[in-house]
Amino acid sequence: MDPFRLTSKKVLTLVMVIDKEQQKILLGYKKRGFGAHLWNGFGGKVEPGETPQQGALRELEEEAGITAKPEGFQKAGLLLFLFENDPVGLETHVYKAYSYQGQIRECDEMRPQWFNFADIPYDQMWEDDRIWLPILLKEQAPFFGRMYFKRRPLEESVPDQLTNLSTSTSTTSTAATTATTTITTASATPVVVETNSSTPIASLSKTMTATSFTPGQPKSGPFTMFEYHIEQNLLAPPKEIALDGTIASFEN
Ligand SMILES: CNc1ncnc2c1ncn2[C@@H]1O[C@H](COP(=O)(O)OP(=O)(O)OP(=O)(O)O)[C@@H](O)[C@H]1O
Repeated sequence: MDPFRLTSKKVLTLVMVIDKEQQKILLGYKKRGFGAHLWNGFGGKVEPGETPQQGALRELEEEAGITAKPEGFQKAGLLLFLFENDPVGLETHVYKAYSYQGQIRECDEMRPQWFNFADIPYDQMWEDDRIWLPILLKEQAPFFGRMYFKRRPLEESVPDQLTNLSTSTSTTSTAATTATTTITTASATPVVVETNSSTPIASLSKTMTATSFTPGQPKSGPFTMFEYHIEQNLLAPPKEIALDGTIASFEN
């Protein structure tokens, strides 16, 4: 039985507020709930009757006290978080907000703080953030990612950095150019993740497998990401993920 088989999904949002001029990003320190004690963007569950965009704007107001201006608000990508032996996936709609109105304020759930792009506290963030946030900051969006998590063993000894990395890149010509990069550690049994290279969308796709992906991250929560797959530079942001982990539809 596939431990990552999904039977349903929850729809979540994540908003990254960016000051392009100052090269800073607004993150929130999550004080409680899922992802407590980690820095992250602002977001949460989309409520019944809401679109993901409406849910994202509402959560930004609730958690940071600000209203994103429509002209600076864009969808950056879509992420699917899968957890071992959990049939409910988290379909996460990621947005960028380049301008806002209002006064940033702390609430009972989040403590907002600006960070220079160079000082983003990746070691105190969800492990997947370091994969897709640099893509978002380099404005290489739209992207689509699948991130696979296992429950972190209570006692885990972690090496200082990834070892035995091997990288291969291949470019295939389809309707548009598709480049595929595969990064695999020479670790335990790698899990194979297929990349649909026939999709008529320009993308760079990465698959990574590791037994211990982000060593030295004791604060990154009770889960450890052991594999991810990401496609970037899509022609349009993905709108919905099918339960088999593929893109069901695109925005526009
Ligand atoms: C697994 N890897 C992950 N990497 C990066 N971000 C992740 C994440 N997993 C969840 N997230 C984000 O964490 C927030 C949880 O939101 P969460 O507090 O549960 O929602 P909401 O505010 O509706 O909760 P309450 O109903 O108040 O409990 C939400 O933005 C969601 O996108």
